[in-house]
Amino acid sequence: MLVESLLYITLFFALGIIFLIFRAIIYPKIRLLQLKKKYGDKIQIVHHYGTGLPMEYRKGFVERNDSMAFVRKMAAEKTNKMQVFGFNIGYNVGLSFLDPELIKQVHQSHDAFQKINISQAFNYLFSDSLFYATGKNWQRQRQFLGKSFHFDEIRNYLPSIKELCSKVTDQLNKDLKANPQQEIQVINVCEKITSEVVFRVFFGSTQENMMITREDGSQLHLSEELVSLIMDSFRILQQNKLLLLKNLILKSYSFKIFPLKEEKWLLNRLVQVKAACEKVVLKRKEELQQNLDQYKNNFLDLYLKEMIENKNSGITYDEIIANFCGLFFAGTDTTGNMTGVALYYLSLNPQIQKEARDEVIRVISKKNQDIKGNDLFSSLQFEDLSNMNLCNSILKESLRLIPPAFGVFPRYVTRDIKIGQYELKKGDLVNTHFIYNQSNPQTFTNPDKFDPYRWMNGNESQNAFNFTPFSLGPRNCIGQHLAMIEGKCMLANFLLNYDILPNESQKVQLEMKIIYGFSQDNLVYFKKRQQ
Ligand code: HEM
Repeated sequence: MLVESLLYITLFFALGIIFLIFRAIIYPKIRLLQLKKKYGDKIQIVHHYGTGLPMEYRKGFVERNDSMAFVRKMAAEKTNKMQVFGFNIGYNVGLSFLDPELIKQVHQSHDAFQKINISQAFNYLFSDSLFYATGKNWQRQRQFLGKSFHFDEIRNYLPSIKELCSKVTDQLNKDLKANPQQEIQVINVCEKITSEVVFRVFFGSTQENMMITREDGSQLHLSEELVSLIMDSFRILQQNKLLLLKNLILKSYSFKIFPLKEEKWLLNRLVQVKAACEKVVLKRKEELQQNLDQYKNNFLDLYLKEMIENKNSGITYDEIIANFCGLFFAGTDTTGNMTGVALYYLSLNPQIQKEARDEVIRVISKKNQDIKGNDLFSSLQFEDLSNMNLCNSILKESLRLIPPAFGVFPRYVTRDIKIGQYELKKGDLVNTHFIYNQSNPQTFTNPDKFDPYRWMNGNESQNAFNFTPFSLGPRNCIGQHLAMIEGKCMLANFLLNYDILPNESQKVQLEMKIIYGFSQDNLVYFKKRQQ
């Protein structure tokens, strides 16, 4: 009897292991081969055992200094027939759409998809936010936040953006005085501005007072801890294969079921960050409950006012905190990278740099010829930014060449659906690598060349779906106007203050980290200009 039971248990485990091996290793390969057979020349297959697509990004980075090398190659060698590539992430199989018309269809059908949670920190911090919301909840959140991202509202943020640019420049000037030859970490410099912008827009106050104390007693800003948590959540997955496997199988439940040492460590820190945010939110709610006249024009007050005045608003504290973290993540690195990349290209193109600087001076001093030197930047007005055509095109060209988001987050398909002729089953993955169209020589002549003027001669805007760095459709980037205003303001500031020079000794490598961009941040020098 005992022997018989043991035999059954062994058989049960053996079958379990065979099933897991089949599901995780053999099944994705078979499905992808079936897709190739079905769609022929229209599809290319990118398959890696184990992690899948992220491995292709890694391979491109290691072998060709660019995580997106495989997509750029597909675009360069494009046969007119190719429209899509099939991939796996772990044991899930998906389609990534490349053809602009199909990309449009994917984004119009957004309600058939649900973004995947790419790490434990993402799940914990952002799952209640607009970024991950679906259905009616998403509609309510998008409508509520949308008003504050309207172009006319953004003008209210300009004084803060200008003040932050000047503050960062003052510090840079001091550093350069001490050491004029220093390499400038230009993306980091821009991110100091963009992260503080999100804090001010959200909380109405600076992040200076929002500190976190770690277990070892060290103190750091909430923003630094947020960035470090997101990075650490990916790092531990890369370093511990058991953890990676556990995450791939258990997904968001991994934290809860037999948590490993690293998971406990991460969770403690995540709980602490949420608690710090909650403290600020609750304190402010109490103040507003006592006197609503204290209301100020920032996101936190907007949420709390709605909560106080409308008991059925559906807004929760979790939603408020998740949206702060979500906006911080979505708005800081992306906008910082876009502007840093633009400054890098300007360092390589002195003539374009000069013309951009001339444009900034011409536009600002048009109102008053007497404004000169240091006063130029402080006289910059919101309307001036719309007249900076070349600066706008420089940012667009940077987004075309090195888009911080090269595509959208992979999504699960939540119901069987057809995109063009492509059939997707519930549980499959879908995404769009729009960098493909942005580097396609049939769409952009000399696609590798930095040529902002291509946006000014009217040729490139024929098909709006060929250039979509902020995605498209109802779930496009809610912060795109804010990003462009911040970008132009930062460009104007740095062009007026510095000559931007290249750091030729550095090797340029493009890496997919959490966003896509330079893997090192010391590609330019700044030389103070005499104003
Ligand atoms: C150059 C800067 C930026 C780029 C390239 C960018 C790009 C994108 C892209 C591609 C998406 C779609 C993601 C997906 O569907 O998987 C997106 C969504 C989003 N972005 Fe941005 N973004 C930028 C700046 C910002 C800023 C400044 C904010 C706010 C402070 C912001 C907030 C958001 C939010 C909340 C979403 C989700 C919208 C929804 O699902 O309804 N982004 N962004």
